Amino acid sequence: MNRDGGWPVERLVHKEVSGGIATITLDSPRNRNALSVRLLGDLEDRLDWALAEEGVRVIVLTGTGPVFCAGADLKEQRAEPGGDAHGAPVTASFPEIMNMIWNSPKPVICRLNGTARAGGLGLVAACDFAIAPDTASFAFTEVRLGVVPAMISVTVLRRLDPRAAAEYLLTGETFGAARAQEIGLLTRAVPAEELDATVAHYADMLLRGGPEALAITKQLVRQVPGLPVEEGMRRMAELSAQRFTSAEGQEGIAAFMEKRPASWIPRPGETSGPE
Ligand SMILES: CC(C)(COP(=O)([O-])OP(=O)([O-])OC[C@H]1O[C@@H](n2cnc3c(N)ncnc32)[C@H](O)[C@@H]1OP(=O)([O-])[O-])[C@@H](O)C(=O)NCCC(=O)NCCSC(=O)C[C@@](C)(O)CC(=O)[O-]
Repeated sequence: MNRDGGWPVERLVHKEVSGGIATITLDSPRNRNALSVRLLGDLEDRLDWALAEEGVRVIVLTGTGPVFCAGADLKEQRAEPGGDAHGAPVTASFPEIMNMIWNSPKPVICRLNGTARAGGLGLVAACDFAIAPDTASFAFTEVRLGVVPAMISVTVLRRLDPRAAAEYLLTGETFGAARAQEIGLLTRAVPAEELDATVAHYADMLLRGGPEALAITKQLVRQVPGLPVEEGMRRMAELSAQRFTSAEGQEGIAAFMEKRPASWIPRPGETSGPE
């Protein structure tokens, strides 16, 4: 029993931290990690934790079961037989979750445990890296359900090649992992047995970068292409000068000159088991 006298509600999203890497795991395989109100609530809570925790430097988002995420929970979105559909539960917290991942100053790696559909692909596109087994399949199924890929378009259209975006968002056709990599949805499609090593390789490379430098570079990747060239050059020269004189920049340069690993602050945090 919990403090309120009720039975504890089992979490649908778990967290674990090891060596500066927080792993957040969607764990509702029964409905293929569909974006139910409960799962979204737990996911927001776990992201809040990972973003606030000083020792967490990299976030890995993954799932259990054969599917990473099947998109909006269609059982929740369906009206009672004969009743009217009142509101759409998925629209309450999903936008904020996508914002949290997109704007996270800590890099986020999506480790797809398998296939993804619709809203699940919005999460994939929000993450900075997406690594999937080469057996996974993908589809933007919304139009086939008579709904639209509205919220997810905000992240997906920033990743996908425009021709491919029109093709797959309009047709709802299923495509494989190699094609997903080709069109910009995935960073890498790898044999399943190489999935964990590939994720660990990216996480390790990210831990070598200065935390502030990574957070700023993440913004540059998104914002600089939208700047006019002259204004971009001026603003970036100012930013570059600030970074050379920052404590983090000076530590990185000193480490190079002294032939030693850089000592970044915050340092990777304590390890704690699954929760
Ligand atoms: C994912 C595969 C390929 C796995 O395929 P599979 O592994 O063969 O699994 P399955 O199809 O046998 O499903 C297993 C169980 O998961 C349930 N399930 C499965 N998906 C959902 C779901 N979304 N919501 C609720 N329940 C779901 C499904 O109903 C079933 O429950 P059971 O019959 O055993 O009780 C298949 O299950 C599938 O195609 N699912 C539907 C995917 C889909 O079309 N999702 C669209 C969601 S709409 C959306 O996301 C809108 C949004 C957010 O993008 C809008 C916006 O951006 O604005």
